[in-house]
Parts: sequence; C-alpha cells; structure tokens
Amino acid sequence: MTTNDPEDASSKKISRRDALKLAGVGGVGLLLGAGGMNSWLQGPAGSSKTSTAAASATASADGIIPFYGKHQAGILTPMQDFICMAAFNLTATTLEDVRKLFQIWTSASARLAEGKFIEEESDNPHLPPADTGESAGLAPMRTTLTFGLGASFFDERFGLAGKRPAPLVDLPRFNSDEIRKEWSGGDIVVQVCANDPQVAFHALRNLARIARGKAVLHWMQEGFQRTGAADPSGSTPRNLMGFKDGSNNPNVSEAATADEIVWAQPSDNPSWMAGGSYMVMRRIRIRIEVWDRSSLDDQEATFGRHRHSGAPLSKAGEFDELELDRKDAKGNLVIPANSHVALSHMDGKVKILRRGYSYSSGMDVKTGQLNAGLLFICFNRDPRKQFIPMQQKLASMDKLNEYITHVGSGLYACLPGASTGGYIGDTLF
Ligand SMILES: C=CC1=C(C)c2cc3[nH]c(cc4nc(cc5[nH]c(cc1n2)c(C)c5CCC(=O)O)C(CCC(=O)O)=C4C)c(C)c3C=C
Ligand SMILES: [Fe+2]
Repeated sequence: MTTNDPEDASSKKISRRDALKLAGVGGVGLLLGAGGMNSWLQGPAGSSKTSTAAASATASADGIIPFYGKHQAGILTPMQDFICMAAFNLTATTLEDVRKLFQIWTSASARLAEGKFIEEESDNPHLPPADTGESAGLAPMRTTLTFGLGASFFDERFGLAGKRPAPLVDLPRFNSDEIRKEWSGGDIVVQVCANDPQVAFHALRNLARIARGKAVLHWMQEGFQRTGAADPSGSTPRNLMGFKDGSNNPNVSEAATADEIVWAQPSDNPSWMAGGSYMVMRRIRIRIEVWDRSSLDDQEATFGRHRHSGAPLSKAGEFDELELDRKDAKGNLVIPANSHVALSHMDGKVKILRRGYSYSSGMDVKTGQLNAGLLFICFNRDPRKQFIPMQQKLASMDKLNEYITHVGSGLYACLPGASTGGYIGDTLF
C-alpha cells in the first residue's frame, strides 16, 4: 500500500536523484542533508521552520502526493499554492447510492492525484468524453483531495443519526458572526489543493460532474497564496493584510504533536474516525480598505507582531518566543492583551493546525469595495476543546475584529484515509 504519511520515504514518487538534480537549479539541494531533503520534499504542513513552503517551490512542485494512506492527504501535507473547495448536498436517497458515490470519488481522486483523467478515455465518438479534459498534458502538481462529512450527513436520511461523532457539534454562534447559509455547512466537503489553479479546478469540477444524480454543489470557493515560484526561499506566506501568517503553527512533523493536535485517536469516540480529523472552515471577509488606512503601529498592535519580520513585538526573529507577560518601561504589556496572537495563543495549551488561503471574489457591487478575505481552514482532534474555545475568546475581544467579519462557516469530520482497494468512508458505511 502506498501511503501519504510524510515520514514514509516510499510515498515519494520523485527520486532523490531527480530532486537533487532539480534542486540544483536553484542551488538549494546542496544545502540540504538527507533528512533536510526529506522534509523539503514532503514534510508536513505547519511551521515554515521545516521549509514547508519550499516543498512547493521547485523540485517537488509538480509531483505526486499519494491519495491512499492511513490519513487523508491535504491535512499535514505542506500547503500547495491554490485551493478549490466545495460543499455538496446529497440528492441520493439510499445509503447504497452514497457508498457508490464515495467509491467513484475515491477511484477518481486517486487518478487525479496522479495527474490522470478521472477515467481511461473511451474512443467512442458518440459518447461525451469521460473527463472534461482541461488537465490534458498537465503535471500532477501535488494535488490532494480531502473529504469531510458535515453534521447534516448524519440526519435521518441514511440511518446514520446514531453514528454522528460527538465532536461534530453544531458550531455555536460567536460574537459578531454574520454567517450566511449560502457559504456554510453542506453534507460533504471536498478540499482540493494543488500547485496549479486549473488542475485544482479540474479536479473539483470532475468530482461534481460524476456526482450527478447523487449530490449537488452547495457552495464553492477558490483561494490562493503566493506561489512557490514567486518565493523559492519558502518563507512564511503573507496574508492580504501584509503579515506573515502561519509562523507559530505547530510543528506537526513530530508524530506525537500531530497525534495530540490533529488526528482522532482509536481511543477517541467514535473509533471509525481514528486517523481522521475535524476541519473547521470560516469564510472571513477582511475590510481591506479600512485596514489600509490604519497606521503601521496600529496594525502591529492588532496582531502583536512586527509586519516586516513577523517577529513578536519587541523581538527580532520571526520564530522568537512570544513573551506575553513582558512589560515596557511604563509598565504596559509589550504585546497588547487584546492582540490577535495574545488571545489565540491560549496560554500555549490549546493548539490547532491552520491551513487557510486568501480569497478574492472581485468587488462588492453595493459598496465598490474589494470582496476579499481569508478562507480560514484548520484541523483539530476535537473542536470542542480546541477551535471553539479559541474562537470564543477571539470573537469577544480580538482587536482584529475591527477589520474582519465571519460570513461563512462549517465543521466537517474528515474521514481516515483509504487503503488501495478501499474507499473514503469505508470505516463508517
Ligand atoms: C479560531 C482560530 C483563528 C482564527 C479564526 C484566526 C483568524 C485570522 N488570523 C489571521 C492572521 C494571523 N493569525 C496569526 C496567529 C494565529 N491565529 C490563530 C488562530 C486563528 N486565527 C492562532 C492559533 C495563531 C497562533 C497563535 C500563537 O500561538 O502564536 C498570525 C501571527 C503569525 C502566526 O503565528 O501565524 C497572523 C498574522 C487573520 C488575518 C485572520 C482572519 C482573517
Ligand atoms: Fe490567526
């Protein structure tokens, strides 16, 4: 069985020699030892201390991330440059049809991850082509496809109500939420990430196409970050507010950290979720024009970090430790208590794995302002203990709230990975 476990060398389809050859183009390869090359090729998402962004920069930027494995890819996988994400509502009326849908989605996804069409092409000119075709000749581009189930999947329709995982709660209404139904929920979520926007779109479009008669699109959103080509050094990407975003993500290349923060464990309930994770999606609109008129001091006080270096206020290095108790000569906290990092740090005890993308949906025709923001995505083992208390704290006092509004929301149980011959969801139905 192939695996998407980032620690497993057998999952790498690009040979070490190829990688070194390619990396040599940018002179990066020579600087990396064998261990360094491993994480550079396929280290987990999270802290850019492990050069995760560099993984999408050169040698492996067009490679294959195996679809089959203990865990679904697209969770610990170092972030690709683009996302195309959608929620579906089921029109299927039987569990057998739902199972068939996941079976065809699984085999199509495994092929898409390898840069193939969803099916072998038939040469019958009287039939529509099996695949829509816009990925012809394109490389796999590190495509990952990650599937999750919303709470509504467990309603009365398919006899699975008794199986709804306890952590898959209905998210509470948070202070100043302006959540819209058209950007929220859904029976199933599919997160497609790739280093090419057309490859990502193609994958999602074809999944929607083969779902015909069984599921329909509910919402869809594309997102981006700077590409690996634009930043071959792989430094932490900046969000649309100009700040480095992701610096203090947990280092999930340590299996124990990933198990503690991200993966549902066999001892957790329900056991069919073991190896899976809970994904939170928040569509967060940013009032960019207002932000752009605020002073640098105000911006830095909002996040509690320096804009240029990404360092915590009063520190010089991006990865320097946050000292939240430190006071200046006047006795004021150096990092304001209502700053985004002071609050989201949660005494260092509660952590989530963030994997969000910027989005831009053109212009708001009513106001003439940019309709843009953050497609916030995070993974956690139990949102009741991680995301929810963190967001409760942020929603009530974060200085960032002056500039943002949460307009879409979803919580999804991301199933464990599938083995070759199995299908996503086979531990449940
Ligand atoms: C509930 C969880 C979080 C939401 C929602 C959220 C929104 C949000 N964040 C930024 C930008 C930054 N966030 C940063 C750090 C950070 N954010 C969260 C959680 C949420 N953010 C956490 C757990 C952390 C790390 C805290 C820590 O322990 O240090 C940063 C600083 C750099 C970094 O570490 O990534 C930025 C910048 C935006 C723009 C946003 C909504 C639009
Ligand atoms: Fe944040």
